[in-house]
Amino acid sequence: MGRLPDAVLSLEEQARRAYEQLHREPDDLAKNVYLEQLHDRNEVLYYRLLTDHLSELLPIVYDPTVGEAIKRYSHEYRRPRGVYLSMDRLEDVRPSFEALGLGPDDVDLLVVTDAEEILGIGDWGVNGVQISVGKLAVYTAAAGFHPGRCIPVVLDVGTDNEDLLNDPLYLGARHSRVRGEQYNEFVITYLETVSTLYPNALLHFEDFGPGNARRILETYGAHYRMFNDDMQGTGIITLAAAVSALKVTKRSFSDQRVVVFGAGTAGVGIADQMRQSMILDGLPEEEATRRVWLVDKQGLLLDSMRDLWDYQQIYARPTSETEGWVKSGPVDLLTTVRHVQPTILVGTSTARGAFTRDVVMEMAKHVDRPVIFPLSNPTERIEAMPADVLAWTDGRALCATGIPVGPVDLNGVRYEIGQANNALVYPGLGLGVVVSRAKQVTPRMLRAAAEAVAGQVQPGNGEGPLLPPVDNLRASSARIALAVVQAAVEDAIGAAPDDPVQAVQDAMWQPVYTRMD
Ligand SMILES: NC(=O)C1=CN([C@@H]2O[C@H](COP(=O)(O)OP(=O)(O)OC[C@H]3O[C@@H](n4cnc5c(N)ncnc54)[C@H](O)[C@@H]3O)[C@@H](O)[C@H]2O)C=CC1
Ligand SMILES: CC(=O)C(=O)O
Ligand SMILES: [Mg+2]
Repeated sequence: MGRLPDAVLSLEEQARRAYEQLHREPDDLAKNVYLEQLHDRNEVLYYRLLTDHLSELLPIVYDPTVGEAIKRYSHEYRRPRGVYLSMDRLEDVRPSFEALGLGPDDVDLLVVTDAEEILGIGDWGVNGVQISVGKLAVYTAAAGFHPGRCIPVVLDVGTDNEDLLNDPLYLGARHSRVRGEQYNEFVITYLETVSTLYPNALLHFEDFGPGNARRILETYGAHYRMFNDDMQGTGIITLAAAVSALKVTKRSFSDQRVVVFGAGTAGVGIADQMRQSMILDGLPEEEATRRVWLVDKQGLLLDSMRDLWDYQQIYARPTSETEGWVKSGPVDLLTTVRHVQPTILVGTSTARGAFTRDVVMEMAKHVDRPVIFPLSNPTERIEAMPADVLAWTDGRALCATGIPVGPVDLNGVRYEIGQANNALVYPGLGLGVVVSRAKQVTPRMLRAAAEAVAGQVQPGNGEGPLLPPVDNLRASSARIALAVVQAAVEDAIGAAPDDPVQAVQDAMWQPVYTRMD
C-alpha cells in the first residue's frame, strides 16, 4: 500500500509514455538498449510498441542496429535472455531446457545461432545470442508468435574474435572456436534434446558459418523440423523480389543470367532458388546450372580452383569458357559482368561498395532493366546504395536491398525500395509450419512462401517496391502462412485445419493484457 502513484494507465497510455521515452534516447543503439530493458520489464508493452510502430522500430531491434547491439553485448549487458549452451558442458544441455519448466506442447519455436557469421560482421561468440532474440522479436511482432512459446538459444563454441577473447568484460567461453567431431556432437546433442522435449517446435538456424550451415541442414533436414534462415529464408525472399522484377521486365526465369557476388551461405542459397525456378520454368537442370555465375574473393569460381567449398562446385565454370577474358589472374566482377551480361546481379559478399559505377553501368549497357539486389547487411557492408544505382542507370535498374532504405527521388519519379530481408518471409513461413504441424520444411512450402510474398506487390513500371511494405507485415505473414499450410497438406506432411484462415488468425498472439478477475 502507498507505493504507487494514484493513476492507473491503460496499455495504450503506457505505450504512449514508453514511445516518448524512447524518442529521448540519443541514437539507435541507445534506443535498442532502452527497448531491451522494456522487453525485460514488461513484455506485453514491448510488443505493443513494436507492433504499433513496426516499420520504425524493426531497424532498431533487428537489422541493422542489432549488429551494433551484438558488438556491444558484453558491455551493455543487463540481464540474461535465452538459453546459453556451452560446448564445454554437454551434460548441461538437457537440464538447461528442463529448467524452463515447459512441457512438450508449450514450445512452437527455437532460434539458435553459433554466431560464426553474424549478419555481415563475422564471429561474435556468445554476443550472438542477440540475433536469436532479434529474430524472435520479429516472429512475434510480424506473425504473432507467442513470446512465451519461443526460446532464443546460443551455442557457445568459443570464438576466434581476438577483440572478444581479450576483452575483460566478454561474457562467453574464453577459448578459440571448437570445430570437428566435438562441434558435431554438440549440434546433435542440441537437436536431439530439443526435438525430444518439444516435438512440435520448429528449429530455426541462424548465422552459422558457411560450411556448418549447409552441412547441418543437408545432414539433418530430412529428420528434423528445421529451417536455415540464411540459406532458405534469404533464397526465397530474393526469389520473391526477382519474381516481382520479372513482372516489370515481362520475362521468365528461363531467360535469366544470374551473377551472385559473395558465394557463401546466403549467396549459394539464392543461387539454388534461382536455379530451381529456371528448372520449373522449363530449362533442363544442366542448362539452369549454367545460367548462374558465382564470384567470390578469388574472382569468378572456376572448375580449376582447388579451394572451392563442395556446395560451390556445381556452379564452377569450365576454365576454358573464360579464355581471353583476362591476361592473367582472377576474373573479377567487372570482367564477369562484361562477358556474362547478367540480367540479375545479387550481392551477398559483405564488401561495401563492390557494385561500383563501372560494374553497374557495364551491366546496364547490355540489359534494358538490370535487376540489382545489394543484400549485404548491416549498412556498413552494402554493395551499393539504390540511390546511386538508380542515378547511374537513369532509373532503369530494379533494386531491392537487405537493409531498410527510404524512397529515392530521381528526375521527378519516386522509387520505393523493397527490403529483400528474410524477415519479410520467415515469420509467415514459421506460422504456416506451426499451424499445419508440418513435420518438415519442404521445397514446395518454401516456394509457396515466395509466391505468396510476390503475389502481394504490383511493382508497376519499377517505381513501386518489389516486396510488400514492412508496415503491413502481419497481414503479409498471415497470407504466407496460409500458402504454406496448403503446401504442407499437398506434400502430405501437415494437417489441414477445418478453416485455415481462422486457424492462422487464432494462432496469432496479440500484445494485450489478460484480465485478472
Ligand atoms: N538480406 C538478407 O536477408 C540476408 C543478407 N545476408 C547478408 O549477406 C552477407 C553474407 O552473409 P552469409 O552468406 O551468411 O556469409 P558467408 O560468410 O557465408 O558468405 C560471404 C561470402 O562472401 C565472400 N566475400 C567476402 N568478402 C568478399 C569480397 N571482398 N569479394 C567477394 N566475395 C567476398 C566470402 O568469401 C563468402 O564466401 C552478409 O552481409 C549478410 O548480412 C545474409 C543472410 C540474409
Ligand atoms: C538478415 C540475415 O539473416 C543476415 O543478414 O544474416
Ligand atoms: Mg542471418
